[in-house]
Amino acid sequence: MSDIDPNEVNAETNELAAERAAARTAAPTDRGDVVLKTENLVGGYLPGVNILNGCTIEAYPGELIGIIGPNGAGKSTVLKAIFGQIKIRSGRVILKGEDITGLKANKLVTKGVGMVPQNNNVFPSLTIEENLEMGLFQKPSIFAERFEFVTTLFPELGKRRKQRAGSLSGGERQMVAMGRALMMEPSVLLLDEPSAGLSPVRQDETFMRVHQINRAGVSVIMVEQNARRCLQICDRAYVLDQGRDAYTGTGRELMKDPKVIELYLGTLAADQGH
Ligand SMILES: Nc1ncnc2c1ncn2[C@@H]1O[C@H](COP(=O)(O)OP(=O)(O)OP(=O)(O)O)[C@@H](O)[C@H]1O
Repeated sequence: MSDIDPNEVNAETNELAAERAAARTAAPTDRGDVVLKTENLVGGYLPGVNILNGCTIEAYPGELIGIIGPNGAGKSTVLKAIFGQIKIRSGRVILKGEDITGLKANKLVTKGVGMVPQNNNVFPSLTIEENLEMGLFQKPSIFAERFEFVTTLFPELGKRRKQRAGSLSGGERQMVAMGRALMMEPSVLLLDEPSAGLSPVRQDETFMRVHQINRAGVSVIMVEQNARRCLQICDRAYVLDQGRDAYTGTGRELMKDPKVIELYLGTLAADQGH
């Protein structure tokens, strides 16, 4: 939406990565009660076929959690399981102490879980403003207040509120989708591969936005294919393999872990050009 200097965005993202690395802690136990937790989730799409095979993930207040792993590991499926979109055969999803396993999306949104899917995440024929309104269809009375919050975070959305979402670029649509999910004032936001399909500069821009959202007090669980950037900017991450949380730690720990490197060297090397 704005004229971007690629070098500036890249430098800013690198700076952000360094800043987050310095601030993060390995053990989140002093960060209060867990906001969202999956406990040993088992489930899948088809009868008798499990994609998740015991997946446990925790997010503490204010944390930015990354989920990385090879193709088909079940990363997107975990988010869908949390958001009531697949059958959970065993295990639980807990939101601030409440069991929300299997609740449908409309219920989850009112309880403070927001989700930005990877594809088809805006209504192309509607304007930016109408897209944001759609995010609040269950609570239209707080529109003015939330519109103010979202457009303070992302001023471009306010400036171009009357523009149809269908005319926006991929990165801009991603911003609208995030803005829409923020309208209901979520305490945790689930992001499914927000950088997918974007150029390196737009990817960095998107990561900056995720950081801004997180800084505004929203816990974030982000599935990412750009493993290197994800590990750089998240507080902690989980490496999924065959539907299980195989490794966890801070981004820095995971980047140095030989087993993680072995499993992801290809991905990390491919990202180096970025
Ligand atoms: N709607 C569906 N119906 C049946 N199987 C599905 C469906 N969506 C995904 N799967 C299967 O679930 C498995 C995990 O998919 P998922 O999308 O969670 O992987 P991922 O880790 O996010 O990887 P990717 O980066 O490739 O998206 C894959 O084997 C996939 O084929």
